[in-house]
Amino acid sequence: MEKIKVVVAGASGKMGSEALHMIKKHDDLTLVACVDLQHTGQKVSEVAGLPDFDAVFYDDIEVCLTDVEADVLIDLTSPKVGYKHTAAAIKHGVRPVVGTTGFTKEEIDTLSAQCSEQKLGAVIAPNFAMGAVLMMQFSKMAAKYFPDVEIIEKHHDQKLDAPSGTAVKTAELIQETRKQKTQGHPDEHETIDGARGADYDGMRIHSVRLPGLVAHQEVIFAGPGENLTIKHDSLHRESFMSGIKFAIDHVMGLDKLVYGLEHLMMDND
Ligand SMILES: NC(=O)C1=CN([C@@H]2O[C@H](COP(=O)(O)OP(=O)(O)OC[C@H]3O[C@@H](n4cnc5c(N)ncnc54)[C@H](OP(=O)(O)O)[C@@H]3O)[C@@H](O)[C@H]2O)C=CC1
Ligand SMILES: O=C(O)C1=N[C@H](C(=O)O)C[C@H](O)C1
Repeated sequence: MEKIKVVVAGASGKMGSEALHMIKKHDDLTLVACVDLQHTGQKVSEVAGLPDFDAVFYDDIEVCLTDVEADVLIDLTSPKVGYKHTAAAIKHGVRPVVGTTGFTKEEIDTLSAQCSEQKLGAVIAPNFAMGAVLMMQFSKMAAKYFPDVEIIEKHHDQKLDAPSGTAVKTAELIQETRKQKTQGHPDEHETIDGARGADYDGMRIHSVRLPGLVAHQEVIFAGPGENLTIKHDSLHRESFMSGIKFAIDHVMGLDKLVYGLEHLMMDND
């Protein structure tokens, strides 16, 4: 069996290190390199807390992808860095599996066009937790009947982007079925800026950042005399790993970029 050769960018971060442990558990995956700003030239096995791999750390994606032969790049970095890494992977014919959030729609469209041109598979998923993907799909279903909806996402206080990628994706999916509506009182005004949260097509997104949280979201729908809350909690970053493995397996057979794991999990294109 030919193993899938994987590079992990952001490998010593919270998600990247979890991804290394996931790779270690799967015989059909092999780690060929890591990209990060620290540990350049060191073996993964030499870094405290990381699993026993001989693959080495690079601090530059171009050098890395020129040096090693890879099938897949897992990117778990930050918005600007992740975009640069994904574009570099596509240029090198390496399939990106991107968990990094905070890409703009224009950036996703550009990467998508590059993949289509090269007939190269790629997956960008704002959330790899299967339960979160279902939470988003259930929200899309509910929005057809409940146009009044607010999204509350809660994350750890080290998160760089707000709203979360999951909240943005949820709002995009809700927009597909929700009858457009500007919510709240027509004369409402904020006495403190931002009190009503971010406005996405007339619905509101609220971002909470607190130490100790991992990743949590509630989507609250309301109609006359009733509430429906759809809620998902990631209690540990292990929750994202089965989705990353699922994406790696599928990306090998794709010839375009897929944005959102739902396109691979269910036949709803
Ligand atoms: N799709 C999903 O299911 C999930 C997505 N995420 C997303 O994943 C991303 C990472 O999250 P998290 O692990 O919590 O963040 P961390 O801050 O813990 O990790 C980020 C990593 O990126 C590295 N990095 C930063 N700049 C560069 C650079 N210029 N070149 C190479 N590496 C760099 C950091 O290295 P250094 O420490 O050396 O600076 C660090 O290892 C975020 O965008 C987050 O939103 C998170 C959870 C789930
Ligand atoms: O930064 C995080 O932690 C997470 N980021 C993703 C997002 O922005 O939605 C996925 C998950 O919520 C965890």
